[in-house]
Amino acid sequence: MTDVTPLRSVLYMPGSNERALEKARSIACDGLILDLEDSVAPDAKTAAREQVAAAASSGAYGRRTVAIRVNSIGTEWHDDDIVAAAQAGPDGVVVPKVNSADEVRALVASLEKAGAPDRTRLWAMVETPEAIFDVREIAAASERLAVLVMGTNDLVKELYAEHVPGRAPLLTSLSLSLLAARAAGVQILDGVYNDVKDAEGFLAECAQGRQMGFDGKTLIHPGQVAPANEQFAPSAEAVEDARGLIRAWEDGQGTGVVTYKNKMVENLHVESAQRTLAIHDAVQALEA
Ligand SMILES: CC(C)(COP(=O)(O)OP(=O)(O)OC[C@H]1O[C@@H](n2cnc3c(N)ncnc32)[C@H](O)[C@@H]1OP(=O)(O)O)[C@@H](O)C(=O)NCCC(=O)NCCSC(=O)C[C@H](O)C(=O)O
Ligand SMILES: [Mg+2]
Repeated sequence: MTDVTPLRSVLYMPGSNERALEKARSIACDGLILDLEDSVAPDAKTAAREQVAAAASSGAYGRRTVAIRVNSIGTEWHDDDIVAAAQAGPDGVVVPKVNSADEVRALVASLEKAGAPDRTRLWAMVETPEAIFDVREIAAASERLAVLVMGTNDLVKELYAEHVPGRAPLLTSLSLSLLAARAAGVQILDGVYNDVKDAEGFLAECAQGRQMGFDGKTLIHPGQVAPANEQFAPSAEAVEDARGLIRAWEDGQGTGVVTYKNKMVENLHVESAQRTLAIHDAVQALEA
């Protein structure tokens, strides 16, 4: 079964913003991405790198999964970012614009050379046409790769597409990436929703991501955390149904066809119900 570490809500914050790094200690998100890439201006990159490395290794974020997003391969900041991130030892190092399995293997080698502890996993961003064509190989390229992260802003830009409700222009890329993540047994996070004031649109996009199978959503504002947590956790009804379905299956063993609420139950439905309960238990443990 895919890892059930809850990553319902994973909040980006600019690595140069001291106030945001401080505030994140009290935000109820499952994960944080301390950003050194797009949200940090070139002349603030070096100071942000030091600030982010100190924050990630401080232990100040408690139960939250902490990741550092470095600048992409080939930029002037990438190599120093990788060394600083590896030495800070966060849960994840997020690398933007990963385009191939060879890049994944080279990134893993760089992290290991820089002394990254075993707990520090690679999170690869899928946000270019090249990555979409190679996403199956990317997802399976290394045991150290634990999460795919959709970069939907970059994808829209690269495709010359538009941000529209329902995300029709992105559905092929989202679906192929999901298939790759599931085939490789890694987690996958949906992209960000840019309009921080549009609660209705955000909820609709969370629901779409959850229905497609994403483990959670990347976020840009604290106001998006609570709705994402709710949308990506099994509802009370789903938990009750999972328990009922498993009971019906156990009670019906040896009787031939089993049904629950008038619907056929087979072993595969039991496995899905067990997964729902495993996610529910993990969320409960996190929130305890
Ligand atoms: C989008 C924002 C610029 C909005 O900022 P602001 O107008 O300051 O918001 P508020 O006034 O409503 O903020 C209220 C308080 O919350 C704190 N805050 C805001 N955002 C964050 C955050 N992300 N993390 C932690 N804390 C946050 C403010 O400091 C306020 O606190 P207080 O002073 O106590 O009232 C802003 O939200 C923002 O910068 N968001 C993150 C942007 C970012 O990281 N972008 C890069 C990642 S997204 C990306 O790159 C996608 C991908 O690569 C792709 O291709 O799609
Ligand atoms: Mg991007």
